[in-house]
Amino acid sequence: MPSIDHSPVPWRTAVKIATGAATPLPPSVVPSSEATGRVLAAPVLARGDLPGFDASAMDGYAVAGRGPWRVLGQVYAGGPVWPAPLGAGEAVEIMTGAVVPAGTVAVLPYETADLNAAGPGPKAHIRRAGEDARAGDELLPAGRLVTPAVAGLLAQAGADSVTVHGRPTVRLVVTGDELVTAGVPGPGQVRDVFTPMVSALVAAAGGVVTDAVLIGDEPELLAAALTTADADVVVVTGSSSAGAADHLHGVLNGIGARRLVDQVACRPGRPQLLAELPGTRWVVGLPGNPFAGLVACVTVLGPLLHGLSGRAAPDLIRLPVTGDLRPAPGVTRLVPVRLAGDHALVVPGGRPASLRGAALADALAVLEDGWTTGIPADLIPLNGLNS
Ligand SMILES: Nc1nc2c(c(=O)[nH]1)N[C@H]1C(S)=C(S)[C@@H](COP(=O)(O)OP(=O)(O)OC[C@H]3O[C@@H](n4cnc5c(N)ncnc54)[C@H](O)[C@@H]3O)O[C@H]1N2
Ligand code: MOO
Repeated sequence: MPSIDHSPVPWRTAVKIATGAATPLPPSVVPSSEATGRVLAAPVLARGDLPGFDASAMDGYAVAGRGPWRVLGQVYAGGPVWPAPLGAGEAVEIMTGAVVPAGTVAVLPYETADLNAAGPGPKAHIRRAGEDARAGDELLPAGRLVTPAVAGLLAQAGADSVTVHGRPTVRLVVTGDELVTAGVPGPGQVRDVFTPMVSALVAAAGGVVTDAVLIGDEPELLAAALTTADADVVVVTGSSSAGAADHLHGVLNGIGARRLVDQVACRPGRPQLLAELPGTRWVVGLPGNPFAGLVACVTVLGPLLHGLSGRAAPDLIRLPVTGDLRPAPGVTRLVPVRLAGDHALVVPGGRPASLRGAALADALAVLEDGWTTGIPADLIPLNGLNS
């Protein structure tokens, strides 16, 4: 029977090692429409002034000089530009977003406009050319994640392509003779949870599962799945512990893997690992128990993918956590919690093989040795995980 002859690393050390393990994948230029979720590898500069022209911020009247004003016509967003400067006492009806005619001193919104009044009013209601940015200004720094707002700004600035870091590719190798992939499992059978769960987690951390295989508990199959992978990371689920069918450690020894993390002092999720294969590919071993596997995902897989995709480690929120449990000495406990205003409540159902608690939780709380109810803890979000 295999034995573990070393101490597990502390949970925070494991996260730190995984965070620093990889450098960002080489950059490439991609259409901006495909960049969301990726990380800018070069700053984005404004190609022109933003906004590009003086535009009306309201529907109403563009007026020149002092009133009363005579309305000469209408200008629409996207319509012809008013051909001549407005003279004092002249106005045009104008729509939000339309080019403001030369000579305009203000736009009077319909609601408050009095074309017979003397003055133009206190606010001009004009969006000035270049008030957001001047041509050549840095709009976005390198390292910025392309969020929905960034995607919108890229369009606003006319940046149809951007330079981003590569998206880490993942081969998922699910092991277990008991596993089935559809329907309600029969006696002795278990539905594979990792293909859907890891695919979603990988996507949320900026990667993509390009290939998923389900193999039986045979070392030759596992060795072949590891050595033939055409991906940046191979995630192996199950086979991580001490049983007669748990071959991951022996196989890794046989193919020259260098272990960076091997066993973590957390519960659940102790038998997880991070290793480097010759040729700079990464192996993440997730324990087979589903909740333990989820904990290993946030401990080593997420941080590794952040490093490869160029993402900064997400800031964790810290709140008092209330619940009726005590972490064992020397062990970090990760428990599902729900946010409840200024604190978080432990959700029951955080046993290693159960996902019920995690599925109802907003976050995983990191409870250190010595934690008791009410003490603040770091929270790892589970909704829209680590994006
Ligand atoms: N003698 C010991 N036994 C175990 C130890 C130990 O230290 N000594 N550690 C326990 C802990 S903690 C965990 S976690 C598990 C880890 O097991 P493995 O990673 O080797 O995984 P398996 O043995 O293949 O399976 C464990 C459990 O998980 C279920 N499983 C596996 N894959 C999936 C999947 N894709 N979808 C759903 N469920 C899965 C499997 O059916 C088993 O019930 O070992 C403990 N034992
Ligand atoms: O630590 Mo195991 O990973 O308890 O279920």
